[in-house]
Amino acid sequence: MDMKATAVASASGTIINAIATGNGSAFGINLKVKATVELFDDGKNNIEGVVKDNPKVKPNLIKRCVKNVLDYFGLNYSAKVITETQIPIKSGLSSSSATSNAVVLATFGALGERIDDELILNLGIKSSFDEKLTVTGAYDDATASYYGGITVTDNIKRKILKRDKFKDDLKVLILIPNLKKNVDVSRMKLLKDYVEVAFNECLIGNYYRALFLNGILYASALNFPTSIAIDAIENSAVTSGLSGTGPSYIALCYEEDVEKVKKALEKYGMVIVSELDYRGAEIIG
Ligand SMILES: Nc1ncnc2c1ncn2[C@@H]1O[C@H](COP(=O)(O)OP(=O)(O)O)[C@@H](O)[C@H]1O
Ligand SMILES: O=C(O)C1=C[C@@H](OP(=O)(O)O)[C@@H](O)[C@H](O)C1
Repeated sequence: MDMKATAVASASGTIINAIATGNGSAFGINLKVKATVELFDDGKNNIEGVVKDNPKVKPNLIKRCVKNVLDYFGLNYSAKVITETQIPIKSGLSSSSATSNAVVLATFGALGERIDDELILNLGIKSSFDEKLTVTGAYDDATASYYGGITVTDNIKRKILKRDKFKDDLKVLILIPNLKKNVDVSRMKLLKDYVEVAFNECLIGNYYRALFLNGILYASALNFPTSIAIDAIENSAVTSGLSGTGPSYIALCYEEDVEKVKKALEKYGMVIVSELDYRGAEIIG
C-alpha cells in the first residue's frame, strides 16, 4: 500500500504581531503552499526534501517536519517531501507556518493517521522552533493558516481566544516592496504597551483599526515606511498595514477599489491581488 499524500495550507496576513506581547491575530489569505510526502518502510530514516520553484530555499524545515512526525510515532521510515508555493517567502506572510502545516498534514495523510488538529499544529510549530524560524511559535499565523478566517491567540499558552470572519467580502492586496527584512526583537518588544491597545481593539472585533495601528507601530520600530499604509487608505482601502515582521504590507479593500489601491501601492514594489481564505489546510490527494 503506497504511503503518499498531498496537502495544502494557506498564507496568513497579520492583524496583530505577537512578538511584543505574546498575543497575536492573523487571517487566512488564499495563497497556498502544497506539500507531497511519500514514505518508505525501509528502516533507513533517510529523508529527502525538494523545494520546487525556489532553488535558493533550503529543505531544512520540510525535512524537519517529516522527521518530527515520524519520531512522534516512533517510525524509522525514509521519506521524500516536495513543496511548491504561491506564498512569497521571508516576507511576513508566514510562509514558514503554512509550510509546516502542509508538510505535517501531508505526513499524517501518508501514514493514514487520524487528523488531530492540535497535534498537527504543535508538531508544525515545534519544527519551526527547531529551525529557529519563530519567536513566539506564531500560533496566530499557524492557526489562521490551518483553519482559515481570523484567529486571535495567546501564543505563549497556545490558546485560540477567538475565531471570526471579516464582516465584509474583501480583496487582499499584498505589496512586496524592495525592502530588506529586519527582525529586531528588542525594538519590537518596546512596543508592548501600545500593541496592547491595538490588541484590545482586535479582541472586540475592530479588526481594521487593529491591523492599521499594529502596522504603524511595527513599521516604526522596524524602520519601514508608515506612509505606505496611509497611501492605501487614502485610495479607499478599508485598512492596511505591515504584515508580520515585514517587509510585506497588506491592504484590504472592496472589489471595486482594487485597481485604485493597486495603483497606489505599485510605486513601492510588486503587488499581488488575492482574497480572504476560509478553507485553511486540507489533504487534497
Ligand atoms: N515552500 C517552501 N518549501 C520549503 N521551505 C519553505 C517554503 N516556504 C517557506 N519555507 C521555509 O520558511 C522560511 C521562511 O520563513 P520565515 O523566515 O518565518 O519568513 P515568513 O514566515 O515571513 O515567510 C524559509 O527560509 C524556509 O526555511
Ligand atoms: O515568529 C513569531 O513569533 C511571529 C512572527 C510574525 O510573523 P512573520 O514570521 O510572518 O513575520 C508575527 O506576525 C507573528 O504574530 C509572530
